[in-house]
Amino acid sequence: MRWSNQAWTNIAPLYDHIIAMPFIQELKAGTLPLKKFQFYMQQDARYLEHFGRVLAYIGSKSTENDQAIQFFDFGKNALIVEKALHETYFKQFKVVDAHEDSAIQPICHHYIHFLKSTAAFEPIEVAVAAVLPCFWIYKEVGDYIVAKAQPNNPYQAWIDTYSGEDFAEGVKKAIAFADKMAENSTEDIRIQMWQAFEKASQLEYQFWDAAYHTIRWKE
Ligand SMILES: Cc1ncc(C[n+]2csc(CCO)c2C)c(N)n1
Repeated sequence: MRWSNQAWTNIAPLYDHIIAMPFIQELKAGTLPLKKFQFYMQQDARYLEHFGRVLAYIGSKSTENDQAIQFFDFGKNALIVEKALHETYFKQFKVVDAHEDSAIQPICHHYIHFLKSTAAFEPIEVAVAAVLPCFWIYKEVGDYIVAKAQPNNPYQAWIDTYSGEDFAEGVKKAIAFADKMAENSTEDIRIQMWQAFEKASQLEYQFWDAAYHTIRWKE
């Protein structure tokens, strides 16, 4: 069995919880209150600027040039998505871009720093496993929402960002890199990779949960 098959099997119950979350169900139905989506957009913009840098950092630590090019590209894309948030979606969804409103809140903060510390202190295989749920879970959730989309969903344009062919290709490549690295690694590293994959998947859940419940630092 490929490393990635086992990784997904490990998080399958968690993925079912993600699909059932009110944030995802209401996003799909188009009934998600705008305030919750605005909080999510603000946090996601902050997440993306750091995530892009983590991907570039993984690129710089890659011994294979093909892998380096690919991760630089992933990193660049994350920042392009961040730019699109500001230039298009922030305006469309009337997201306030004032400094005090865009402070990084606890879950986003933890996710960013989990990825940064994993990339800095753990073997590169583990860092690749840690960034993989970001690609893979969005692909699965995106496909799920698009398949069940309601007409006139106010969030449709944003939903479509994660359902294109180019995005699907990128996800396949990211999974293939993780599998190749796992194959050339030790059982101990493979276990650490599964653990990092699971932790990041939990953080994907928490990220949507935090947006739904507007979880902020205590004043
Ligand atoms: C919390 C959070 N997790 C994952 C994504 C999805 N995502 C962001 S950038 C990128 C690919 C970069 O090339 C993907 C798949 C998100 N937006 N926010």
